[in-house]
Amino acid sequence: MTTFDYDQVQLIPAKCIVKSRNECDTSVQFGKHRFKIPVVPANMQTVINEPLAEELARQGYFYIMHRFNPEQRLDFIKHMNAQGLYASISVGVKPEEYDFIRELKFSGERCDYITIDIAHGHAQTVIDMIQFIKQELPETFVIAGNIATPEAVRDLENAGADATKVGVGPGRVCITKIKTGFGTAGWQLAAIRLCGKAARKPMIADGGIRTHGDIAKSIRFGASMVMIGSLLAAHEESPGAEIEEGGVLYKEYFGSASEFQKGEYKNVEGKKILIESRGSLFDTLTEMQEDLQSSISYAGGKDLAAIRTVDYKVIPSIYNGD
Ligand SMILES: NC(=O)C1=CN([C@@H]2O[C@H](COP(=O)(O)OP(=O)(O)OC[C@H]3O[C@@H](n4cnc5c(N)ncnc54)[C@H](OP(=O)(O)O)[C@@H]3O)[C@@H](O)[C@H]2O)C=CC1
Ligand SMILES: Nc1nc2c(ncn2[C@@H]2O[C@H](COP(=O)(O)O)[C@@H](O)[C@H]2O)c(=O)[nH]1
Repeated sequence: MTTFDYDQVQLIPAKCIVKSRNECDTSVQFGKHRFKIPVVPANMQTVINEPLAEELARQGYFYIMHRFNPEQRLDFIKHMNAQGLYASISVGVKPEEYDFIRELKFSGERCDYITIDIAHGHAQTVIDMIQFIKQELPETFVIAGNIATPEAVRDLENAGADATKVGVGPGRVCITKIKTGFGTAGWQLAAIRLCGKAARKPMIADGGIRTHGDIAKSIRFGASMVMIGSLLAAHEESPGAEIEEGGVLYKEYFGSASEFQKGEYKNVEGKKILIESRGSLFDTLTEMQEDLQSSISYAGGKDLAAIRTVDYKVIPSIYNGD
């Protein structure tokens, strides 16, 4: 099979049927809610926090709160419910997470989305957690990952997952490929294509997005939603620590499996980088939406579905994002 990554694919334009890109609808139905764009900021501690999650929900974007302040999750869900906003959190697979799901059930609070977020998601531990959540909270939309193969998509969907999250090792602060020799780094888009062929439910493409055009490419190869870390980190609203160097303001972006997250150097598969601080996250999201409207017009349609059927060329790597 041909293998390729984002920078080796160009989508081929089809005849435009709109008079203005404003006519192109970038919205996506995901679970019981419809969102402005098929983009979700990564559920990482330097990308999202509770105030940003609330603002994203208010403005019609999808978010997934990270799982690294476990004791705050129930209060967060209660707060979102009290505001009439959807709640979307992450869990792991360790025994205390089962206690949390029980606590959530007995609280009577509504949690719209739960993402099971571990490094190697094609695992019996994940299958068990999917089944437990679906048994205890049948109305909750369960996203499970991260995975890399069609077999994993089938196994997690068959276990009851409502969506899967694909991408092992393509992230900007990921060192899984170096430390273990495994993953989809360098062929993430081809992995999305392979997994997309097996998926019968929505799939999230996670990691490796370096340009706004990569969102359209993910959609072309079967993603319903795209998770983005580095491109959405280091904004005014981003929780990463601010650092000034040579008069330039940077923000930290570190991996969820880095020593900075874990507090120790054990099974580390992530690193920390500094990214120059940019403006408001919401300006970037608006620009992503406008670029996606352009993508839809190049696809010859009026909505995201048009992108799914366009032709494409696999080419030598031509674009480095600069
Ligand atoms: N998308 C990606 O490519 C990756 C993402 N991450 C992110 O890092 C965070 C931490 O993930 P994770 O370390 O899984 O979380 P946890 O430590 O909470 O859970 C993982 C559980 O699975 C066990 N496990 C078995 N094999 C592996 C493996 N290869 N890697 C990790 N755990 C394994 C662990 O046990 P034990 O620790 O004893 O082995 C642990 O009990 C998550 O947010 C995850 O998304 C991390 C790496 C890759
Ligand atoms: N291998 C690792 N992957 C990680 C780690 N922390 C997060 N991630 C994954 O990266 C994406 C974001 O990728 P980006 O290219 O958009 O920056 C994120 O959603 C996770 O799946 C880690 O420590 N190691």
